[in-house]
Amino acid sequence: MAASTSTRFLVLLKDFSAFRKISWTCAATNFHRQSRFLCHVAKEDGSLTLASLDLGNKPRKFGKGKAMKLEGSFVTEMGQGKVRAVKKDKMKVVKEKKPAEIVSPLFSAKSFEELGLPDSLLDSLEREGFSVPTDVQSAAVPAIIKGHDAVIQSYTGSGKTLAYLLPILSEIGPLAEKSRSSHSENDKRTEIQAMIVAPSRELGMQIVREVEKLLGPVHRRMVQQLVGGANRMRQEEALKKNKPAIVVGTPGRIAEISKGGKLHTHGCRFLVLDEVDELLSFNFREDIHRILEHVGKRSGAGPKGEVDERANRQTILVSATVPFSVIRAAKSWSHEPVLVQANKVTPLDTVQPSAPVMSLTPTTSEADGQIQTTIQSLPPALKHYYCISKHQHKVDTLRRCVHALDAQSVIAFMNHSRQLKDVVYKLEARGMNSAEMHGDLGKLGRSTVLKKFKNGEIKVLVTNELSARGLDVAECDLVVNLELPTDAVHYAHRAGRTGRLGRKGTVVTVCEESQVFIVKKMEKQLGLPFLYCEFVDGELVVTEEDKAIIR
Ligand SMILES: Nc1ncnc2c1ncn2[C@@H]1O[C@H](COP(=O)(O)OP(=O)(O)OP(=O)(O)O)[C@@H](O)[C@H]1O
Repeated sequence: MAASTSTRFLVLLKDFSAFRKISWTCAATNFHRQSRFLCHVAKEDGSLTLASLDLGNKPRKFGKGKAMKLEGSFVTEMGQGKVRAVKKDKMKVVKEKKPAEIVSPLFSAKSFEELGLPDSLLDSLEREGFSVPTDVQSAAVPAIIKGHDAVIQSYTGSGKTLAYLLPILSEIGPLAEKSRSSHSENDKRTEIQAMIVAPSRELGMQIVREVEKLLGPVHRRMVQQLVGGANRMRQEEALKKNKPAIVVGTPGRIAEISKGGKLHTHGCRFLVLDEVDELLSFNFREDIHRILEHVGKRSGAGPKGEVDERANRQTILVSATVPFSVIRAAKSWSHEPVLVQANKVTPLDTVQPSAPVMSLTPTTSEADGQIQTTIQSLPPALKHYYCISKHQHKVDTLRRCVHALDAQSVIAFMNHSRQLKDVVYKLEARGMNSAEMHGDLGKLGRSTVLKKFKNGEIKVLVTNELSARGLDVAECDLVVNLELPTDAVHYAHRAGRTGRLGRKGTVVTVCEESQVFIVKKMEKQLGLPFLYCEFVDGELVVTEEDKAIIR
């Protein structure tokens, strides 16, 4: 059978990690260029749809026999924005229509100066190397500065943290525009003015570091961490001594200190719930309820002595996945709330479960709306694959996957912490630097492992759901699901640990034959193609049919 007429040939993917450790300034410039180019391509070629992919419920099989036995297979080279499908023996270019990379237009056409930030904050941004805002930052900053409550939803790694930190820092603390502050100097010194809540210690500390960076060494004490696992007494002492303007913490620890009467947040002007859908889940319900009830509320503060029910604060809710239940909650708590998504701002009152802002395809029910919200949660440039492996061969599949993609920094997810050690043991035995990370590891253990992973000493971080949300490791170029995530929302947060800020990233889900239908369901819910792959002769191999999707 002639290679050119077959639809069952194989594609080998190469040159996986060209985008690593790119200086972000350079990345920003490229994104500007690429986004313009991509718009042009999109017009010509139209976008991919599920229907066009014709994905059945079964994995596509490779013709007769195994992949490596086929002759005349195609090699796809991915480099400098190109996909080439070439015949392995002759290296003949078959087709060249579109660039390989679908990179989202992440960086905004606006500058930080145009967002109305004070000079001192602009200086900090420059000092830290942030020179162009991302889309979601451009949209969120002016809306929050205007005083709106906001729900910020945009995909993983798109810079949501700065999207809420910048307007907060432009209003409170040492970098604030003096003329904007409505509070007296005395209030500013003694009261907490912004509270940021995150579901995990790691994410909380990451946010603290982001605030500290902007505040600079002189003012870094103006932010205080209140995360679980750290010494509570020391946190309370620091609150008393440093009188921070901003606190960042986990729900349990904040509630604990608050119950002890050591946290004075009635005058708080900002409350941020980062990873809001997680924070509003059953696990945190009691503590979050307390926070919502106390932060920025002064009891009996009404003008005529009546109990003032409405909070005197701006509430900002943030996540890559925002189900309609969050929108509904925000409508009831908030004052003129808006939904901020990438580069658009919509009044929350106009957002319905079936509204297009929540989904790419029209939905008919609230339940659909909740599922569809996962669609815009992942960077479009991420590549998603799945492969089939027997349970006992999964670690070997992971190892072959890392080699095939030449991945440098890998996060492998499992569901239970007790299995992580075994995987690490097997990887180490095969000479692959790896370490486990989970909640039982303890504070010091977790931060040591994370540090080693960030600086490259550890190649494969084997972890569970603890690391799925918020963790920002720019170098991570591969996420592997060694076990299936519970649903599409969990898939989105796991997958979002790679491809941060528009970088390249690959997600490979290793499943058993009987689980393929679950992968297909998530594929549908996320509205993204998941390509079936195998690892052959040190290469990642997909079907010739799927080659067209990669392009
Ligand atoms: N304007 C910018 N220029 C350069 N880098 C930026 C900019 N904004 C954010 N970053 C960096 O991009 C990375 C991702 O940002 P961030 O963690 O805020 O993403 P996110 O949208 O909150 O992701 P997730 O949904 O996974 O929590 C961080 O390292 C951050 O410092």
